[in-house]
Amino acid sequence: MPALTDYELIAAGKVRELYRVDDELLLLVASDRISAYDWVLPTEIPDKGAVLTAMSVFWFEALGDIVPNHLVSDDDGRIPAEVRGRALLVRSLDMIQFECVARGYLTGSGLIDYRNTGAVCGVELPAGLVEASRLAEPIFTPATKAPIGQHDENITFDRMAAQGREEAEELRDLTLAVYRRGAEIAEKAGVILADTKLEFGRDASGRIVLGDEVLTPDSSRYWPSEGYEAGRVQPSYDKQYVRDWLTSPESGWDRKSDTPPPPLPAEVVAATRSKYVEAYERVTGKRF
Ligand SMILES: CCOC(=O)Cn1cc(-c2ncnc(N)c2C#N)cn1
Repeated sequence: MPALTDYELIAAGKVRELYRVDDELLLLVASDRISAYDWVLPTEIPDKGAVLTAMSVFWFEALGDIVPNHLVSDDDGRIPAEVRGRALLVRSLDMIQFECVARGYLTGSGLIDYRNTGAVCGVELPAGLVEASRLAEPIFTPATKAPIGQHDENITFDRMAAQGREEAEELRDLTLAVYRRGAEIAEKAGVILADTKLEFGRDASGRIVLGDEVLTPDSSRYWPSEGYEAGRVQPSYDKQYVRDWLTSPESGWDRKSDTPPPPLPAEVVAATRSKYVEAYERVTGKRF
């Protein structure tokens, strides 16, 4: 059984790492780290990596008729024991350097763009929309990847198409189809999938393949359906306990300061772990 140190680290995000296994295979590892307010918190959430990995496995399978994916195995001898359960053996792809985002609701950077221009990524929207408004139709709002620590830059479809219209159209159609399927399955589970960010690549035969993680609470906004109401910031299905505690007097943390957030209390950790497990069990219908 190999150790993680046998593999070369080729990419690292706030809560995930990517290693090279051989010239065809990579290892995508999800940690138990959690980020909030653009900080990686000092306290881990037990099983977060495993739950989100299991969610990606579920979604890859549920989306198999829409788009091929890079998953090779979630249970293979080449996956080191220390990350087993929170790592995926995936096919190495030639990644397409665009963040493919679909939005069914207006929030975050989309809402900011809408308030400034009446549009998101050049997609004109009707007047009078507010925080968390549901859009009549989901929209494709691509972005360019930003360097670590910066936010992605929303771009128009035409700007993306300048690098190849056919590819941009295929990525748009696939992204919207994945989002619609995800939102439909999530809705049946009492979860609103407000938006999601996908990454695609091309395999050796030139086929477009879905990479990265897919439809997880880290790559998507999950809101509880219960209590949904446009006009205010919706609670995050998975991160709200963390956000509330960090912004409460109890934490002693000032979000506007440049000081790192304090460790989380055990009860916030436990409640947050439960929300990840609950989201998995409701969406997949399987026990974690
Ligand atoms: C820290 C994690 O970083 C990323 O997931 C972004 N990223 C993905 C790749 C990638 N590259 C080739 N083949 C793939 N299958 C993948 C995937 N997934 C590179 N960076």
